Amino acid sequence: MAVEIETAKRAAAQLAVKNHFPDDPRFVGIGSGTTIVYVVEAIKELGHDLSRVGFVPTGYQSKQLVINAGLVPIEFDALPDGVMVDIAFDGADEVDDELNCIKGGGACLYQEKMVAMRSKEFICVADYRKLQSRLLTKWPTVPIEVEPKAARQVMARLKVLGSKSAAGKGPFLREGAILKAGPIKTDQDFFIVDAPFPEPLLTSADLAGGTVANPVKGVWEVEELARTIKDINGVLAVGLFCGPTGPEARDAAVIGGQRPVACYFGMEDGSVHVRRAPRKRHSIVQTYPLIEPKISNAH
Ligand SMILES: O=C[C@H](O)[C@H](O)[C@H](O)COP(=O)(O)O
Repeated sequence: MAVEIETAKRAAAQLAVKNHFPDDPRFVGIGSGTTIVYVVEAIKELGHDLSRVGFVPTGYQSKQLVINAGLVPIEFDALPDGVMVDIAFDGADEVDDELNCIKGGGACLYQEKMVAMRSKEFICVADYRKLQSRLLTKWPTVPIEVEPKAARQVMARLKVLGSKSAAGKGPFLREGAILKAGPIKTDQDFFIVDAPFPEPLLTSADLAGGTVANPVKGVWEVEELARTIKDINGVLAVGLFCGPTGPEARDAAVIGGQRPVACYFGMEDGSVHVRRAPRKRHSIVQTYPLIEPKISNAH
């Protein structure tokens, strides 16, 4: 019999914490969403003295979670200069074979990326719905955190990058819940633009295998897409966590945040599937250059 989703999330969280929570950490990153709740629960269940550990939240919900658990929160900008977070745990909306992730489904994104990039190790915890071979298989869009005044121009640019679902729907502003008219706001008071693409995103292995990305048609490799979207004026963060992982991520000037070193998926049968990131990814062979649309000045 299939287990409940919540049971699957809890199982993944418990194993991830058991395998990765350091003996004597100074700082631990706590992400956002519904799965991270079980990570905090599992950390408490370890029974360690955590009074000297600073827990770095990735937003409002995450900070409340830390406080309610009786743990000590420390804001990201209060971390001592040059000191890394020992480990960060967070959820994801979809994870591919190389452990590139889509994040931001719950509108937390920018602070999650900052904490992941500042961490020696980033561990992802999720359930079987998130376990895919390529991104944008089941999860429909790439979430992008955008400065509100730039939202229209960002969406226009995304269309040029081929952002369109297979059914023809273009990028859109994420609307608020029932009681909120207009777009939702992030913890930074920014908007979320959701950008669909017509095909699942390619991995570096696809390109090394000879598959050619074709941005003109909206067919992209993950890291290339993350970099291209981040370059749009007004974009604060792209919900693609890609690029280097573990120690390599520390010194790199990374746009992608960092890939997790491992992702724990709670499965339908109650087991936990662990996917580990290949430390070295395939080098990217070829992508089509993006052809800019011609702007005519003719009247
Ligand atoms: O914006 C939200 C975050 O990126 C979450 O970590 C992600 O959406 C996964 O959330 P959940 O654990 O609720 O599926």
